[in-house]
Amino acid sequence: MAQSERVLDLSGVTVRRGGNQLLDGVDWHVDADQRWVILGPNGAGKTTLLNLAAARNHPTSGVVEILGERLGRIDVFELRPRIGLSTTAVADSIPNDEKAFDVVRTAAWGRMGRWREEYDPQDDERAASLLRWLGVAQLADRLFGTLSEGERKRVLIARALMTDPELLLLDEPAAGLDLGAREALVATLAGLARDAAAPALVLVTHHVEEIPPGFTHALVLSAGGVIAAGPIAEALTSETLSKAFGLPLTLTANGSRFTATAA
Ligand SMILES: Nc1ncnc2c1ncn2[C@@H]1O[C@H](COP(=O)(O)OP(=O)(O)OP(=O)(O)O)[C@@H](O)[C@H]1O
Repeated sequence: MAQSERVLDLSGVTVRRGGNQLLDGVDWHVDADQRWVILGPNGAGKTTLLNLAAARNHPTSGVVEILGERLGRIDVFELRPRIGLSTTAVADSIPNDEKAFDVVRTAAWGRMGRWREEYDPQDDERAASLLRWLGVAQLADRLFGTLSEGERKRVLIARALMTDPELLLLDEPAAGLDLGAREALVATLAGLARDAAAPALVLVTHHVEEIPPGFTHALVLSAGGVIAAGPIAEALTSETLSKAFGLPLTLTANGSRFTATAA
């Protein structure tokens, strides 16, 4: 895919469930060479938006185009292998007694656990090299359920990359990590952000400290609506964060990292 190609195109997207308005008229465009962070308070609609982008959910109204295909007109099972997804829901559906190596490798078949599927040597090599790249090759034979939170997050990112996706969606990849593990993960994601061959990236986080250097764009959400969306320097400011979180906040940029505190 050419670097400038559009991978996500949402127009006037509304999602209503059980009488609640989860998203309200969202317009959002992501190009192949962009790295987006989504921020917003609890309940803002971040996960709902990510599930639409992952073809795991449909809008109530509006148009969602993913990798040039319109949701509702395409078989989502054809689309999903082209999208890497790491979320708590994915983690929860992986059997605890699966080896880390198989957690990654089974993504080639879109499966959560091993069954009777056969793997090519190329699948094995790719799974091994992804575990290596994420710094967890030594855990290949360990059972998923015995991994620490930080180790699990890395294995899940390796899994999300297994199908060589055109779009990688990460929901709170640093949640639950200690400071060292968080910083190591931020460095890994910064490496991915810098890699011109990497897929378009969308990362949901609660903390600006977790934004990896190299992320280019930000979407700030509140109560299902877009407060700001665009290049990170314009969309991520004290004003947009204060508006989204409903309290005066000061955003400070330290080189390529951010901190936010109450003003
Ligand atoms: N099936 C549903 N029916 C009714 N309301 C729902 C449903 N699913 C989600 N919601 C509500 O929609 C809102 C948005 O949820 P969502 O999980 O997208 O928010 P979020 O920004 O990811 O929140 P958090 O930061 O807490 O993870 C929440 O108020 C949630 O309670």
